[in-house]
Amino acid sequence: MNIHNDIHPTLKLVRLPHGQDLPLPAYETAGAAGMDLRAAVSDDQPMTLAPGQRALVPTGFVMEIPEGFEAQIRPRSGLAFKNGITCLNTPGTIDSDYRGEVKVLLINLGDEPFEITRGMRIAQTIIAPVTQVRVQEATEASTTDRGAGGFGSTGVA
Ligand SMILES: O=c1ccn([C@H]2C[C@H](O)[C@@H](COP(=O)(O)OP(=O)(O)OP(=O)(O)O)O2)c(=O)[nH]1
Ligand SMILES: [Mg+2]
Repeated sequence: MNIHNDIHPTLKLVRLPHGQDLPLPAYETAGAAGMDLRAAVSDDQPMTLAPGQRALVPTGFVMEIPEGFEAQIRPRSGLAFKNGITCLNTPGTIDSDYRGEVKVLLINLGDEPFEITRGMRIAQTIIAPVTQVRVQEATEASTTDRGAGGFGSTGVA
């Protein structure tokens, strides 16, 4: 039984021509937070990331995110640990009104070239609620115990 009272908003996914034969993102295990994203690079032209190089990797689909939600694009820990591959802009933000192809901005922080092949699970997406606030300008902010202390002001122990 889902702890959120079985509320599952619908995420619409539209496959693009170059993503037709790829599995759509899906939760890999029952309790997975994220759905893995696959590289829609062409079969005969895998993408190779040299150390330090970044690239925008196509996923082959468009998302229609329900209003009030965003999609975050996050790295996969296995690729990060084993190969130094991460998302440069993590967490990437997909706005609910974006109708372009979802792309993953990968960077190779490892010391070996990394080959991205078609269908490889390169990142994951988490659908999360967002709140749009009403902005109000004020002349001063309320006082607190913390005040302006930050960046380690409470120590480490
Ligand atoms: O990892 C990402 C990040 C963004 N996007 C797409 C969806 C998102 O809605 C749009 C804009 O992203 P963002 O707001 O992060 O980029 P920006 O540089 O502020 O561009 P814009 O001026 O278009 O908002 O780009 C992706 O496909 N992948
Ligand atoms: Mg923006």
